[in-house]
Amino acid sequence: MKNSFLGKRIRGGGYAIKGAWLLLKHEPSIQVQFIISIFVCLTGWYFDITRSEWIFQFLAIGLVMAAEGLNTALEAMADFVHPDFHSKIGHIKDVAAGAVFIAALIAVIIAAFIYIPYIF
Ligand SMILES: Nc1ncnc2c1ncn2[C@@H]1O[C@H](COP(=O)(O)OP(=O)(O)OP(=O)(O)O)[C@@H](O)[C@H]1O
Repeated sequence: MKNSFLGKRIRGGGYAIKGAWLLLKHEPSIQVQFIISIFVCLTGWYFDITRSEWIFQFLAIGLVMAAEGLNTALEAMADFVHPDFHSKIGHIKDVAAGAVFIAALIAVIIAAFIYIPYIF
């Protein structure tokens, strides 16, 4: 069972859950986004948003947190392979941060589409 197809998939899932827990426990940017996500969910509950609005909201939350998680992993990898200052490392980190920015911008646009009609 341990090295079977299913056993490996289950073990992989365990590592992934451990990774998500590590992000939540140690990464301030993920912690901030998690708190914002809770606040946004409470807002959705308050305004009683529709099922499709919930789906878009969860997609936006997932997009931002997944991008931030990958950015964190990439930063850690960059610092590990090249701990010293290097313009290429700076470029890699800037591009990864840019991906998070794009995800966050899309999330803000989705939030505006959902909530502006409820507020005004
Ligand atoms: N080793 C390096 N060489 C060149 N530039 C770097 C290097 N490390 C960081 N930088 C520059 O500093 C910026 C911030 O890097 P840093 O690793 O501190 O990321 P951060 O977004 O502040 O992440 P965190 O807050 O999670 O540590 C990078 O986007 C990059 O422009």
